[in-house]
Amino acid sequence: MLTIEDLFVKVGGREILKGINLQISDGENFILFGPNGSGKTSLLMTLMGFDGYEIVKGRIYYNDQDITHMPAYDRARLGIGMSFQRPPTIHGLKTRDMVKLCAGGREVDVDEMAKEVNFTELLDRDINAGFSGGEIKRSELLQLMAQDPGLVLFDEPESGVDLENMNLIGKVIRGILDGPLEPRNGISMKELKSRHQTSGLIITHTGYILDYINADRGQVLYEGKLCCTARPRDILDHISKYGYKECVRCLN
Ligand SMILES: Nc1ncnc2c1ncn2[C@@H]1O[C@H](COP(=O)(O)OP(=O)(O)OP(=O)(O)O)[C@@H](O)[C@H]1O
Repeated sequence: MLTIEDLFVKVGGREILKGINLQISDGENFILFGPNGSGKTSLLMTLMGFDGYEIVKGRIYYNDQDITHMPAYDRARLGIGMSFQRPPTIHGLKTRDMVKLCAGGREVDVDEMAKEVNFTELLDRDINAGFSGGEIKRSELLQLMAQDPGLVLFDEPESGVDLENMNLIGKVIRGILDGPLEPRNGISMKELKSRHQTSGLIITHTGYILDYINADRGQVLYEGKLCCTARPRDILDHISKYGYKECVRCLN
C-alpha cells in the first residue's frame, strides 16, 4: 500500500525529516506520535505532495507506483486523502460543491452523507468560513467520505473537538477506515471488511482516537527520525509516564 524509503525532506531550507522508512499495509491503521515540532505534519504534507516540502533524498511508493514527485492532485486521484489540522478557509466555494468535487465524478448523496456528520445546516456555507474547531473537523470528514480514499492521512483528528463531538467524529473515522459497522444489502461483515481495504496514517497527541479504531502498530517521530515501534496504547502509556525523553535513547 504505502512504502517510504530513506526519506529526507527540507522545509523552509531546514532539514526536517531525516531518513524515514515506513510501510503501511492494505487496511492497516498506523499511529504516529511525537513532540511538537518533530516533523509529523511535514511528513503528511510531503506524502500528500504539497509545495514547500522539498524531497532531497528517498522514495515514496503507493500501491507499487513511485509517487515521489507526483503532484498533489494526481495523488488525490490515485486515492490518497488528508484531513488537515488547520485547513484553509475558501471564500466563494460552498462546502456542498467541494464535497461533490471530492467525489471526482461519482454519484454521491451529499445531503445523506451530511446527516451522518451532523453537517446539514453548514453545507451551503463557504468552506471553513467562521467554522468552529468541531465544524472544521466534520467538514473535513464529509469531504473524505465523498472521496472514499484508499489511504487517509489524519493530522490530529481530535484537536479542537469537544468530548461529545469526539464520539461522533471517532465513529465516522472508524467508518471511513474500517468500512460499514453493520451488514448491508445482505453482505456479511466479513465480506464487507475484506472489500474495504482503506489504510490510515494518524497523528495523535491524546490518543482519544484509539478508542474508536483498530490500530496495532505505532511509532514516535522524534527530531525527524522514527523510533519506538510498539502497540499504540503502550506508546501512549509510556509517553504519559516518562515523556518523550526516552526516545532519545531508542535513537542512539
Ligand atoms: N513553511 C515552513 N517554513 C519553515 N519552517 C517550517 C515550515 N513548516 C514547518 N516548519 C518547521 O518544521 C518543524 C516541524 O513542523 P511540523 O509542523 O511538521 O511539526 P509537528 O510534529 O507536526 O508539530 P505539532 O505537534 O506541533 O503539530 C517545526 O520546527 C516548524 O517550525
